[in-house]
Amino acid sequence: MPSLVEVQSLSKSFALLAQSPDAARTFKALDEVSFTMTRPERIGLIGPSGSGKSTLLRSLSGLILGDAGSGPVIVLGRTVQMDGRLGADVRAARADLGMVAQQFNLVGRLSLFTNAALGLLGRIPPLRGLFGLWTPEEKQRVMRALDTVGIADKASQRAKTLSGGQQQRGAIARAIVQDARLILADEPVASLDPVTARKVMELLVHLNEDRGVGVIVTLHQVDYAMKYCDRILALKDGKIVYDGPADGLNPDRLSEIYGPEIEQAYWRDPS
Ligand SMILES: Nc1ncnc2c1ncn2[C@@H]1O[C@H](COP(=O)(O)OP(=O)(O)OP(=O)(O)O)[C@@H](O)[C@H]1O
Repeated sequence: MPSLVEVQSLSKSFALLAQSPDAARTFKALDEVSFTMTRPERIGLIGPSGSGKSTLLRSLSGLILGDAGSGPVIVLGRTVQMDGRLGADVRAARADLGMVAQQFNLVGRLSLFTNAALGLLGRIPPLRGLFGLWTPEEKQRVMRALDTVGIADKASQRAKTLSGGQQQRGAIARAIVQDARLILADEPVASLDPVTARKVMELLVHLNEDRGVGVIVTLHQVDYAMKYCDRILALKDGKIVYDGPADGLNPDRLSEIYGPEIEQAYWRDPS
């Protein structure tokens, strides 16, 4: 079995506005990042604001390309990017990748059902998908996924009228319909109240433990990462400064990683 994720020496520089006419400077958002997920795990990506969490997550799907000489980034056995260029089989990798973002998860004017059914798109003839000509089996599959995430009763509602938590669950349903083998979730609970946030995190745990889906999730809240993830990758200034079990992180280590931001890094889960 190939690893779910293999990242080798991934660096990403962004251009900084020149401070003076002769100073075209760059800033390294990711600096020689390497890690592997060999079996379905729940990896929590943590670190202070600007440490590179979203940049790393987006690089895994090829939405951000690393610097020349970086990589490879191999996801589900397929090269997503290498040497600053997309790999030839990036589309195949994306077909098995579920994405959950903080916002803009769903197409607002489409129903929740249609949004979840979009998870079928990589697997059925494009024209049939475009016209929403789902088979009865596909409809059942979509409804089962909406039921799993607890919002089947909202199936016909337009996505833009759903609450934030329902939209996150809709995105997770789409990943279930897609039969995603790896879910990349970028701040999926940042805008949610603690009770809804807990439900969304529990769904990700369920997909990982009961369906063998790998999960990589960026989280601002250290306590959520430690409670719901089995492995933590901590980034600081674009470098991995911790890669290990959640219970290996003690308050001193976290203070070192977060510096003065440590106070804001906790969202004490009331449960
Ligand atoms: N398109 C871009 N152009 C220039 N700089 C960028 C760009 N995207 C990200 N950066 C910079 O790269 C660094 C890492 O950003 P990133 O969004 O990955 O951090 P993060 O750890 O996810 O932060 P946060 O927790 O605040 O969301 C930041 O300093 C950010 O300003």
